[in-house]
Amino acid sequence: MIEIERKFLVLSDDFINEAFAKKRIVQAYLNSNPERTVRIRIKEEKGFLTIKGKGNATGTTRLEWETEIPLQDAEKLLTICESGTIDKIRHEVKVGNHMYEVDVFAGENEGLIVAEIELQSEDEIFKKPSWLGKEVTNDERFYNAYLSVKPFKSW
Ligand SMILES: O=P(O)(O)OP(=O)(O)OP(=O)(O)O
Repeated sequence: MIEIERKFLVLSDDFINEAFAKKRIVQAYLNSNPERTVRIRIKEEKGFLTIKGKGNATGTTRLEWETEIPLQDAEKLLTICESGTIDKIRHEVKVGNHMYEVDVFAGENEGLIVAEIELQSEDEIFKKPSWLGKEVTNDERFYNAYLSVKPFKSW
């Protein structure tokens, strides 16, 4: 239920060579209010319903609840979501003992590449690869729910 994550901008596409999995993600929001986002996601051929709360003071810790739902249900629910669909390719990149999820956005958010790392505690140490840029964990503009309303290209 509690997710600890840090988010960074990505400086170059050097991570591509180190990525071992690539998955297309399409998602939209039934509710994009950052206090309680309700997200419908299709990842490859699987559907998910996800509820997230707002980040704590550092933006690192958030309440998150997710369940898999039938693909057809996810497809139907996407039709009643708020406008502003997020379309991205998620690359999984192993660095040391951690997995970075590097999202390369398409569509209205093309040009944006963001890396996320999930941690066990807020002070957990992790390796930072050379392609990792500025930390944006506490910058709500990089929340996907926000990007669905105000996409990167419109900034
Ligand atoms: O895959 P997640 O759960 O990190 O979700 P996201 O939609 O990619 O990211 P966020 O809600 O942190 O913008």
